[in-house]
Amino acid sequence: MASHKVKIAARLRPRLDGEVVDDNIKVFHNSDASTGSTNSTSGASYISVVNPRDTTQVFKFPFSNCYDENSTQEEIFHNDVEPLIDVVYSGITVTIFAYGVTSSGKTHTMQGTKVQPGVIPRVVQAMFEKKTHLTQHEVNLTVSYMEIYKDEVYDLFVTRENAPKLPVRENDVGMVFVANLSSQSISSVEEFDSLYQQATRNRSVGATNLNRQSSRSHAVLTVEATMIDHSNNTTLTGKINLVDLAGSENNKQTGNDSTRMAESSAINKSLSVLGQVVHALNQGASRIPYRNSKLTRILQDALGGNAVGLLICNLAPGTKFRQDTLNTLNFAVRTKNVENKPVINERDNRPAPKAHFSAPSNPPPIGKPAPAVLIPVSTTGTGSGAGPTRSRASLVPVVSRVPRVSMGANQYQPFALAGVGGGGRRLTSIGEAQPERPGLTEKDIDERISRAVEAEVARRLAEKEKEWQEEQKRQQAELEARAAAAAAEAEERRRSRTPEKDMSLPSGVLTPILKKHRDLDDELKQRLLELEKKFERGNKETQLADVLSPVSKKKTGRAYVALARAHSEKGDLNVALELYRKAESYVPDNMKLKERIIEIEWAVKNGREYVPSPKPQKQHKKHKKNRSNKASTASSSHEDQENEAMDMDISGGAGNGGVKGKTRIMSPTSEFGVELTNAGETGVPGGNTSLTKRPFADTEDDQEVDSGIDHGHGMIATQTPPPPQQQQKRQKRDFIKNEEDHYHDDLNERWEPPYAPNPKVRELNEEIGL
Ligand SMILES: Nc1ncnc2c1ncn2[C@@H]1O[C@H](COP(=O)(O)OP(=O)(O)OP(=O)(O)O)[C@@H](O)[C@H]1O
Repeated sequence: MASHKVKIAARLRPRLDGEVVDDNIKVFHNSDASTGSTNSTSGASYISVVNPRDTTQVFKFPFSNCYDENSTQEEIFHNDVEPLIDVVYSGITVTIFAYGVTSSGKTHTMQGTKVQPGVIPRVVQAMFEKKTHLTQHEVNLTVSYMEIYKDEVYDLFVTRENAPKLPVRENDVGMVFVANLSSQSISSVEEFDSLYQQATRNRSVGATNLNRQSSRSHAVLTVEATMIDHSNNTTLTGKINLVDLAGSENNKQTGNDSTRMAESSAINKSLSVLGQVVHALNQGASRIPYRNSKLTRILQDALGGNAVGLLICNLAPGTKFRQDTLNTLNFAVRTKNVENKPVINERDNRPAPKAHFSAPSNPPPIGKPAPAVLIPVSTTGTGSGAGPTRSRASLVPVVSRVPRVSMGANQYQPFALAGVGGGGRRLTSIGEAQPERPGLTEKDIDERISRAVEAEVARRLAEKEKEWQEEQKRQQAELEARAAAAAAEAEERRRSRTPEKDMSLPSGVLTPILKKHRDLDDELKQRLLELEKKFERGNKETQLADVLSPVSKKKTGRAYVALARAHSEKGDLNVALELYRKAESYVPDNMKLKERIIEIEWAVKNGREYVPSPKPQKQHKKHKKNRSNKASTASSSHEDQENEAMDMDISGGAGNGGVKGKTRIMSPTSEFGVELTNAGETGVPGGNTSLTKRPFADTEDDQEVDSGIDHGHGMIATQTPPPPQQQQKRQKRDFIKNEEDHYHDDLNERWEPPYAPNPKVRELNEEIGL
């Protein structure tokens, strides 16, 4: 996008009555520049100011146009302002502002007098004159007028008493505007004059020591030209802002009272921000402090924005203003480096067409008017009419004004302001700015331009979309950061409420615990594997039952029942339950056994004690008797019930154990020995009945059984086994014993309540205080 530097004109006002004649400030034109100016650009005029602290030193301030005390309103308008009228009519915003110390002649330059009208009335006059030549457009002129008084905006078309403070806002394409500012349509210069005079009376002015009619506010008059091209259905909007700034003031000199002081403070502050904005722009700062004052917000477009800017620097002669003059000139020097990027404000009046080019994924929201198309302009200006005093480069840009593609290339009509303005100055149209190339018809050129515009519009929309997405991302990141901060804060609060037990631990104290955790993991894995193996063993039990003979099944079942009972008497119900279940896998049809299982399950589930009925000692005999008689005796005791449950089985296997000459003592545990006699049926060698009576057989018991010595267990084993068979039996018995012991251990582990904390975990918890 082509850039355009703010143009500077400096004007020294004449000495007023009562002011001391002073040669310390002089204006040199380029014909005088041969005398040498250290900083001047070639051919530029300059202002020279004697250094108030060292009168031998002279500062020179080169500007393209410098006006001395003899300059006229006409001259300034003709040289610097009039060319900008064409720029306005090309759809560009122009801002002219008068800057200077109080009583330096700003209002005189901008407003002037009846006899010497200033920039404002001349601009309006010129606008009307040029309007008559715009035959291809329907042109409407409107005017608005506001003042910024003590950093508040007021509508000058509203009487002072009723004028509300107006807010400064920004629209969705980033353009700053004053909300609710009235805008008056004007159809003639006279109509404007009437409005303007009325509005000027509303402006805040007051007398100071330096100026009887000192402006106490910044005044901004805007003339807007709306140019409708019905053939192309487009509207160009150009406007010119004419700003009469309040002057910077030295309160020592102005002799201000408290009211004036307050005004002066606001004036100086806003001018100070203006200086900061210019400084920031020159520094290429990422943030320009436009928002620090209403003035800079409103002038934003003229300083680093999309408008064409002209600063008229008003200077007051006299030693007493010398420092202020130097300040003004320094500000002007900085401002002339500010670059703007002027754009043409053009809007397609037709409903938004369907995109037929690569459009961004998120179109503008439905219902909003299509934004104005801002087309950058080239500022490679052509030479414009020379003023009476000197020649200068024109501000009038060669405008690359082109229709949007939706207009249709054939419909495009070059927008020309033929014959407008004195001196033949005119806004150059696209057709004239770009001479036709050989071989290219006007249609070809238009099509090329249309394609270029398409690309540009697409690029801008994509840019907007990108900006929007980045903004969304930024907002999202901000939200997340806030959430994280809130969470951290909440955590901090929680910690501050919780006793800092953990916090008080010295560093490294948890290391052994963490190591234990690792060990624990390994142990738990190992334990799981073992339990799985045991579970498989349990399954094998069932498979084993399938291959046993009916008699062996019953005997094995009886042995498990006896074992289960012993466990239930110990209070180890879980193990007992498991053993009963095992017994069930061998004698699945025994109803009493099923009932027993249900009872114990209920007791385990409800945490109730299960008390099996005690086994009467004499029952052995009785039982033996019963067994020998093959008669089942009903008994109320638990043992009897069990034995009753097993009687049928036992009777079925009596032949195996009924060896004559051998004492057979039946007890719950002795049934285990019974199983031994059937080991051969399960593949274990040997077949003779062995009479054993032992509770949970252990090595000592084995020895006792083997030696036939009763150590008080109430068991007598008398047997006369042949040595080899005895050997085999012992082996079998040992095997089974080992199996039983192992199984018993397994059960103990398997039935460890699943919710019981692992001892290691418990230890760990205790260690860390949980
Ligand atoms: N070029 C000029 N020719 C003749 N008189 C001038 C010229 N410039 C300024 N004056 C006179 O100087 C006085 C102060 O001018 P003016 O009010 O325009 O200053 P100002 O900069 O607007 O001051 P303030 O900032 O206080 O409003 C006025 O009486 C004005 O008529």
